[in-house]
Amino acid sequence: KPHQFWETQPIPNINDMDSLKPGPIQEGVLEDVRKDPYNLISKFEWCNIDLRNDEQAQQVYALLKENYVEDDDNMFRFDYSIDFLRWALLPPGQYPDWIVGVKVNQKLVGFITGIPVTLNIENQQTKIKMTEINFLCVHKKIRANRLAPVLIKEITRRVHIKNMWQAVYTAGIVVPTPISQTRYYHRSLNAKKLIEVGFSSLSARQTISRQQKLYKLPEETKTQGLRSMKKKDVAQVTKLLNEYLKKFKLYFKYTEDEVKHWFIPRKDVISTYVVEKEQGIITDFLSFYNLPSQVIKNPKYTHLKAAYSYYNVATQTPIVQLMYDALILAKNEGYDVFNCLDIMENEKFLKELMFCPGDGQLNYYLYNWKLESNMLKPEEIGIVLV
Ligand SMILES: COc1cccc(CC(=N)NC(=O)c2cccnc2OC2CCNCC2)c1
Repeated sequence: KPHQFWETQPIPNINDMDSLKPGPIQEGVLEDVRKDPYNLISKFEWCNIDLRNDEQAQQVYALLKENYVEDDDNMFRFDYSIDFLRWALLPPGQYPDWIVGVKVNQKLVGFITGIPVTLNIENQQTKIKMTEINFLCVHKKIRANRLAPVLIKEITRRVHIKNMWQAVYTAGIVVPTPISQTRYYHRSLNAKKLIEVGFSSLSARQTISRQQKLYKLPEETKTQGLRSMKKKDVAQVTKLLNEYLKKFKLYFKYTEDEVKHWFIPRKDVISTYVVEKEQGIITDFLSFYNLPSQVIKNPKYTHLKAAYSYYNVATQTPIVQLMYDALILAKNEGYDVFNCLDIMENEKFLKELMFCPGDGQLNYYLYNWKLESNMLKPEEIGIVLV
C-alpha cells in the first residue's frame, strides 16, 4: 500500500484539489501539540546534533557520505562537506532542536533538519514563518524499520511546538503531492572527466576531443565590474534580491543578516560575484554552491566536482551573459560540471549556454498549505534548496 504515511498528513491529494480552499489545511492548536518526543524502537535514542562540535559534525558527515541521496543509476552520491553543512544548517535564528539525530549505541543512524524561513506564497500579503526541511537520511542497514516517518513526525512536532504550521521541502521522488515538478540541467565544464566517470556519454558521432572543443570556455569573464562579493555589498544585494524575487509565486524574504549568511563567499561552499558599476552601484549578482558527489566506483576518480546555481539577479546585465560568466568562474574554480533547475528565469539561458537535461526531476512540496493554483510552473518557483 503506497504512501501509507503521507495519506495521514495535511497535504492535498488529487481529489482535494477542487474542494480545499487556499491557505492552511489544518489550523494549528499549540496546546494540542505533544510535549514529549515520539517513541522510538528500543535502543534507538533521539539526540540534538551540535554541528559546531567537530565530533558531532563528523558523525553527520559520515552518515550522509555513505547513506544520503544517489542518482537514479546509483553511480554518484552527494558528499556534503562539514563546512557546507554548517553553512546550510546554522543560519540566523536557527533552533538547536531542529538538527535531529537518532543514535543506536552512540552511532548516528538517522538524521533530519529544519531551518527557519519566511516564505511568500502566491503574492499573499502575509509572509509565513515556517521551516525548510532537508537532509532526511536513514542508514542503509536499518531501512524498512519505518524510521523515516518517525523522523518526519518528530521534526514536525518540534516545529509545531514553536507555533509554526507550514514547511517547504524538495525530493527527487514523487510522494503526495508536489506543488511543482522541476527538471535539472547540467553544463559540462570538464568534458573528458564527465565521460570518464560516466556522468556524460558519447554518441556514435562524438569524440572526447570534439566534446572538449564544444564546451571550451574563455579564461576571462566578460562583464565589466564583475568581482567577488564583499561584506560592504550586503545592503545593496539584499535590496536587489528581495525586489527581484517578487516576480515569482514562491520566494523567501531575506534580512540583511540572512543575506550576509547565505551569500558572503565561503571557500569550497558558496561563491557570489557582484557587478559593480560607477559610484559603487551593484546592478547584478550571480552565485553558485559547491556540492561534490562521490563517484561510487571508478578506477580513476573518487569525486565529481559540481557547482549548483544558487540565486542570480540580472537587472542590467543580460542573463545569458551573466550566466556565461558564472560558467567561466566555476570552470576557473575547478568544477567539472555546473548544475541548475529550470526554475526562476533559468530557461532563458539553458539552451544558448549548452546545458543538457538531466535524467531526473526535483519536486517541490509544501506541508499544510493549499495553493490557489494546484501546481506552480517551474518558472514560478523562486526558491533554491541546497
Ligand atoms: C551527480 O551526482 C548526483 C548525486 C545524487 C543525486 C543526483 C541527481 C539529483 N537528485 N540531483 C538533484 O537533485 C539536483 C539537480 C540539480 C540541482 N539541484 C539538485 O538538487 C539540489 C537541491 C535539492 N537537494 C539536493 C541538491 C546526482
